Amino acid sequence: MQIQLWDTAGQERFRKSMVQHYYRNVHGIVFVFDVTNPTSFCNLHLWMDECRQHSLGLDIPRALVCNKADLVTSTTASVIIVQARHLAEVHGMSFYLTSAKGPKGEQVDSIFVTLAQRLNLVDGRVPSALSWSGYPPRPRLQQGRSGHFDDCFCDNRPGSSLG
Ligand SMILES: Nc1nc2c(ncn2[C@@H]2O[C@H](COP(=O)(O)OP(=O)(O)OP(=O)(O)O)[C@@H](O)[C@H]2O)c(=O)[nH]1
Repeated sequence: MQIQLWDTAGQERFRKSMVQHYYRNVHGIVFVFDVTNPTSFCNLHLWMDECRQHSLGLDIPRALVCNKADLVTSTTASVIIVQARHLAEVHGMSFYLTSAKGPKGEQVDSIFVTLAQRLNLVDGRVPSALSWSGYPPRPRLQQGRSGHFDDCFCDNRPGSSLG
């Protein structure tokens, strides 16, 4: 199996400039955020929505990667990890806590090995909204006045006091 990886610019300001052809022929998605940067976690919903809007459905294997584990020292980062695990669970994504700077680039290899294994499973191709049993339905997210999702970790949303 040959895997071609496309690394998109993760910052929010680049999201709308992602052109249509980036979304064509996508067979797997790895969402990566920086555990030391709460905004990068908060923006995951936008990227996930973006993928949905480009018809990348639940049949596409997805992984959620919480990177820079070597820098986790704050309570905020620990809370983000808990919330990220939960987010991955409700969206049926594999979850990884990684460090690209760890001694062996901890877990990084296994992200792609697991994704490749899942692709092998779905290759051949399981049609539309996946017949994997136990695949959870998309949760209903309430969008708050701030434009952020109410059940999303975000240090900018009203009433949030993580720190
Ligand atoms: N300590 C630590 N630093 C990391 C880790 N991963 C990346 N970095 C550092 O974080 C900085 C940004 O890394 P990039 O690989 O450019 O991040 P990116 O995800 O491509 O960023 P975008 O342009 O937003 O897509 C660099 O200085 C990296 O060396 C990690 O696991 N631990």
